[in-house]
This record gives sequence, C-alpha cells and structure tokens, in this order.
Amino acid sequence: MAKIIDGKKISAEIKEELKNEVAQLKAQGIEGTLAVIQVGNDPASSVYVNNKKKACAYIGINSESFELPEETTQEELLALIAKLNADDSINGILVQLPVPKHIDEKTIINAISPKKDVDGFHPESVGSLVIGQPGFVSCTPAGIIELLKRSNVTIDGKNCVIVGRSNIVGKPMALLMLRENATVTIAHSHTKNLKEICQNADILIIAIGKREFITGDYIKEGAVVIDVGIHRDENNKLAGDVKYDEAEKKASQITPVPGGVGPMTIAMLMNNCVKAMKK
Ligand SMILES: NC(=O)C1=CN([C@@H]2O[C@H](COP(=O)(O)OP(=O)(O)OC[C@H]3O[C@@H](n4cnc5c(N)ncnc54)[C@H](OP(=O)(O)O)[C@@H]3O)[C@@H](O)[C@H]2O)C=CC1
Ligand SMILES: Nc1nc(=O)c2c([nH]1)NC[C@@H]1CN(c3ccc(C(=O)N[C@@H](CCC(=O)O)C(=O)O)cc3)C=[N+]21
Repeated sequence: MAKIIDGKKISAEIKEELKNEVAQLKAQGIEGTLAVIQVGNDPASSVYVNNKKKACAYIGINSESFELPEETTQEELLALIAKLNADDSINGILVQLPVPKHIDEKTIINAISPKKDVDGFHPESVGSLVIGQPGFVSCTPAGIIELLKRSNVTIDGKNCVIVGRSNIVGKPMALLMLRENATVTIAHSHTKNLKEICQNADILIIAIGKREFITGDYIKEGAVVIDVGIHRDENNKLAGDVKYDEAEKKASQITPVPGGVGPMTIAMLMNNCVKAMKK
C-alpha cells in the first residue's frame, strides 16, 4: 500500500505561506493583479479559471477576468495582451489554453511580456530554465518538484522517467529533475519498450493524456508515481493517466487524481504571481 501524496494539503500549506507574504508586500504598498483571459466557454477551462480566481482571492491578489467570445480574432486578443503588457497595475497575464483553432497558440504565448509570464510558457522563460537562470517556471512541473520535496522524496541520483514531452509539462519537468540531479529519461509516443523503461524508474512521472494507460506492470516495486493526467467521464468522475488501484499496490508513494498534481498547479501559479509582484 502506497503512501498518498496529498496535493490538496500541500497546496493549502503553500497558499498559506503565500498569503502571509502578500500581506507583507501589501504593508509596503505593493499590490498584485493577475489578468486571466479565457476565449470561448469550454466548461473544463471555466472550472480551472474559477479555481485560479478563487486562489487569488484567498491569498490576497486581485484578479481581473476577460471572458472573450469564441469568435474573437487573433488581432483582438493580441490588442488586449498589448494593453495589459503596458498597464503597470497588472503584474501577471494568463491566457487559458487551449485557445480556439483560428488563433495561433505560439503567437499568443510570444506576445505576453516575459515580465508578466506567470505561466512560464514564453520562450524567454523556457530559455532561462534551460540554462539555469532565474525566471518563471511552468506551474505543473514546478508543483511536482514541491510535492516531491515536501514528501521527503530524494531526487538526487535517482532514475526519473517522464512519459510525455509537451512544452508545458514533460519538457520543463525533465529540466527541473535534471536541475535536482536526477538521471532523466524522457519517453513519448515513438518510444520503443516503454514498459521496460518505466520499470527502471525510481520516480515515474506520467503526462500523456491517455486515461488509465499506465497499469501496475509498468511500475517498479517501491517507485514514486506522479500522475499528471486528468480525465472526466460522463458521471463527472475524474481519473488520471495511471490505473490507480494497480499502481498503489506497487508504489511507495503516489499522487491521486483528483487531489494530487492539479491543486499544485494553482498553488505554483500563485507563487509565480507573488514573484511577479516583487519584480
Ligand atoms: N494536473 C494539471 O495541472 C495538468 C494536467 N494536464 C493533463 O496532463 C495530460 C498531459 O497533458 P499535456 O502534456 O498538455 O499533453 P499533450 O497532449 O500536449 O502531450 C502528450 C504527450 O504524451 C505523449 N504520448 C501520448 N500518447 C503516448 C503513449 N501512448 N505512449 C507514450 N507517450 C505518449 C505524446 O507524445 P508525442 O510528443 O510523441 O506526440 C506527448 O509528448 C493531460 O491529461 C492533461 O489534461 C496538463 C496540464 C496541467
Ligand atoms: N494558460 C494555461 N495555464 C494552465 O496552467 C493550464 C491551462 N492554460 N490549460 C489547462 C491546464 C490544466 N490545468 C489545471 C489546473 C488545475 C487543475 C485542478 O485544480 N485540478 C483538481 C480538480 C479540479 C476539477 O474538479 O476538475 C485536482 O486535480 O484535484 C487541473 C488542471 C491548468 N492548465
């Protein structure tokens, strides 16, 4: 039976720390405002956007929402971003992904000022991460590092296998684990012998977006398993990329879905907002 890594509890601790920090900044006359832009009304995106606004209210940061219709043009969205970039009262800008198909995601990410890039998706933020300079780090991978550290998992010298190589999860995750001195393997959809590679992992991080794809036989006895995937079924029940019931019999520690990585993403977004306030 694995120990459960309680992301809900750990994220609450982090938000409590940030709340105190924001109170101190406010005492010095420093205010924080996060601009959250959502284009269209995808229900899953609305849930996340609401969670982000709630977290802002809790730690004492203002949030300004921009709910734009699905038909918004790329030019209109870029004009709003330019306005927010120039507005000194805004510290952080977040455009909820995915954006509608007629808008180019890369163009939008590149338009956000790196100084306000609290998602850590801008090429300048990613470049800083690659060469170990300070900058905003993508919230989900940063949250996973916090989960591991606060669960007393040793990373140094361990074999870490990351399945998934997206720009927002897999790739930055690999760079952060490398920074912590893990031996890192990145697997993806072209990887041969995925199961054998996973069986070699002391720390196994799964971000593939395939419901319950990773079964118990992928997991080494005693491994630490981090499940990034989120899938919602017809009955609103959530599941991850890992078959939890099987995995928890092999793992020493494991993150549940919900209540694992998800809440940490929000906590680290708040951490980046506080960082932006200090800039
Ligand atoms: N909890 C949280 O806060 C967050 C959760 N998520 C969730 O995490 C999951 C992944 O998200 P994201 O990184 O954005 O996903 P993407 O779809 O952008 O990337 C998926 C990655 O997984 C790889 N992959 C897909 N199928 C397989 C397979 N069968 N075997 C090996 N590799 C495979 C792909 O490989 P290739 O590159 O070769 O195509 C790709 O690199 C989703 O379920 C998403 O909802 C995402 C962000 C935050
Ligand atoms: N610009 C941008 N930044 C993001 O950080 C971003 C994004 N776009 N698009 C989508 C993904 C996904 N994501 C999640 C955030 C919180 C939970 C979360 O709070 N999850 C809860 C459950 C919430 C629920 O009930 O659905 C949990 O796992 O316990 C999950 C996923 C941020 N993302």
